[in-house]
Amino acid sequence: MALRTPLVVGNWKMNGLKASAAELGRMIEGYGPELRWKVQMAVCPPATLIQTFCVVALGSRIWIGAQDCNAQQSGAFTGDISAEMIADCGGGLVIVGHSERRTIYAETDAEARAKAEAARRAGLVAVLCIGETEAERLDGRAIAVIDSQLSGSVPDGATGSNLVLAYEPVWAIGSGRTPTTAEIAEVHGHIRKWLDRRFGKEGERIRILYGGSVKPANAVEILAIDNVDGALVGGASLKAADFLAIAATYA
Ligand SMILES: O=C[C@H](O)COP(=O)(O)O
Repeated sequence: MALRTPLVVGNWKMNGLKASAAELGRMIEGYGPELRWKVQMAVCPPATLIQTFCVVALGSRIWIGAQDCNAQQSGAFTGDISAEMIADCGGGLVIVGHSERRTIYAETDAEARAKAEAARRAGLVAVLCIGETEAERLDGRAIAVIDSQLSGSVPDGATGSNLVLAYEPVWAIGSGRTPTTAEIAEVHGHIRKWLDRRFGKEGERIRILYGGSVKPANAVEILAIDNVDGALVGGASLKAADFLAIAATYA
């Protein structure tokens, strides 16, 4: 058995209504045995659809998750949901530290770390996002930024069963632009070494996904890069045909 099963996660962001369950249904239909054994697929719809999607996906082996959580278990946090609530709906994972949360809501590394710890407390897998801005890359600071985000947001005691990292260069998200294969290989190789140093043998089990304008047209090239263990997909995860085509890279 491979050390790290490839994982393709769809982040629907603030898109989708109840009728979108039909799109999930098409994903389930297309996630046949030839794909199931080779790649794990997951969909993170908006919070309003988590419960519905969990029911639709029951028995399908597609994981359903959330896009964020509060680090606390419960309390006076209007508008928020906790990791325990996601687990209670049947969710299996939660994205934390996404750059849109970091930028729009000024979330810090410490908050992303607390959310990853909350995910573990609730028995969820945290998909922890890190990545540099365009200005940071142009300044030659991409690796330094990644290092600082890793040190600030990866929790102690992370394992291959409770943490997945997602490298998402901020400038590649929703822009149609991607780093070169050499640039992706450099960052993923760097993260892999960092995990090895921090967690030893267990670090080898932690998957590192690439995210940022992954589409069926570039998935083969990106997913073949060393230390890329799957993808975190935004726009192209909204349509079953595109999302399945990306996952089918592993078939
Ligand atoms: O979480 C997903 C990422 O932000 C990537 O989004 P994108 O595939 O639309 O560029």
